[in-house]
Amino acid sequence: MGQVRHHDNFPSTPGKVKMDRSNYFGRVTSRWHSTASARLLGCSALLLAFALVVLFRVSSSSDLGDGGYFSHSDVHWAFKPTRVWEKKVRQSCLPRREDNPMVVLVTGAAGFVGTHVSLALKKRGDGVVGIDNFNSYYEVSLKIARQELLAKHGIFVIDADINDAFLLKTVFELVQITHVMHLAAQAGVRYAMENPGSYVQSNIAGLVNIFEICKAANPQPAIVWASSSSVYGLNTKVPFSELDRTDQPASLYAATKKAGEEIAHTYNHIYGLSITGLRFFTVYGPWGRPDMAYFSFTRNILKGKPINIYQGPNNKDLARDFTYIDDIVEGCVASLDTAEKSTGSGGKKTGPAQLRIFNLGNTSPVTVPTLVDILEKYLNVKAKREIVKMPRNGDVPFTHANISAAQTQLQYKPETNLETGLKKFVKWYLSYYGDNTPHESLVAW
Ligand SMILES: O=C(O)[C@H]1O[C@H](OP(=O)(O)OP(=O)(O)OC[C@H]2O[C@@H](n3ccc(=O)[nH]c3=O)[C@H](O)[C@@H]2O)[C@H](O)[C@@H](O)[C@H]1O
Repeated sequence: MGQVRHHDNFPSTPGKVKMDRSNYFGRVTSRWHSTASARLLGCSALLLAFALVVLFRVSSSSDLGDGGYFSHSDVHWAFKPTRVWEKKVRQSCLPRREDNPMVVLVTGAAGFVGTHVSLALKKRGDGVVGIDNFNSYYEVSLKIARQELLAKHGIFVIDADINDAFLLKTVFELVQITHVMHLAAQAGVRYAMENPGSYVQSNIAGLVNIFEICKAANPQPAIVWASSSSVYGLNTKVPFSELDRTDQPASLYAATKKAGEEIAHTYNHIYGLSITGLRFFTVYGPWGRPDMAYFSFTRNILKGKPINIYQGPNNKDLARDFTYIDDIVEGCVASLDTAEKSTGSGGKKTGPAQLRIFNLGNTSPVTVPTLVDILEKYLNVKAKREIVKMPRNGDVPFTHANISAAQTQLQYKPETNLETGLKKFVKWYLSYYGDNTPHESLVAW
């Protein structure tokens, strides 16, 4: 796959240095090449430059912690679409229904929400192709298992990064993408303190790259993308409404999602892209994310390890408007179905385009200790609870969604409460990780 990664839209990606043969060193050495000593000097300079570049890359990637700016699949040194690859993309995008089918590019398709949304679309007959960079933020094996699940349903997930403009353009030239469901992101509120660069790389640079590709496409697709409840930050007025202020984010994650909403406004305004942002509220369920509390608590409870339960100021329990994955999928699909067409053509706006933001929550916050009570019940194991003060690392004390806009415009109606949803999660967890469960009695509820 190509020799050098193509960054048509991002000439330089943070932390990445490209060798360019027409650069300064090349010109200087060619002027001096007449004498042997000059040639030697030129070679030494090139060697030194090369060593510096290597050193810089090594040091910058190690500074960035696990995953760094670049995942294992981020650099496509040799991307050349083969016939087999093109066939896979085309087949995956083939709709199986007659009535106005969509062809959807799902980014982050091997992620938690991406997998469920891709399946839902494919099952009803839409064409779907996924893209995912399979980074190591959490266990890659789970992402590969999701990819295999999707493959069984005829969905091809391309192993590539959303910053790879050349690859995305190739996909858009190959098939007519009508909608983009943009779910690829660096998730996690607390990890932003460990690896801030990855949030900028995925949630800002990656988002802009997706918008750039969509703006240039003809016809332009409509875009639905994942923002986050975290944009409400330190707000105290509940429930959170889309009309509330979102200018006091508590984490870099939240700040990048908020920035994404502003960037969406710009691309809608200038280029006529139809864009819908969805503020997800702590989504959970089968095939979920191991970094999230309900998942890591389950793992640790089963292993007999203690779990940290954070507490807010004045020993107040933290609470979240936990939202079950099936409800989120309904909201995502309804957003795609109600998305109007983009109005741009040839990269230029021809009229005003739709721009929407919706809360997708459950509207009934539950405290973290209650979540642990429910897990204990379905795992049939007592948790070793350690109550600790909420660390100052980006968390907010509570979230609570006002979903009236989504109710009215998307007919969004969350139906799964935390008890039912966690029961389904535990059932999946035990079937997926089977052997790791310490007691045979665990599946006997
Ligand atoms: O809605 C969102 O926009 C975000 O939702 C999710 O963030 P959060 O709501 O923070 O979920 P999650 O980590 O499961 O912590 C849940 C609760 O457990 C508490 N918590 C957490 C860890 C721990 O060890 N102890 C603990 O008490 C913790 O303090 C919190 O009160 C997504 O991860 C994020 O990507 C984003 O999508």
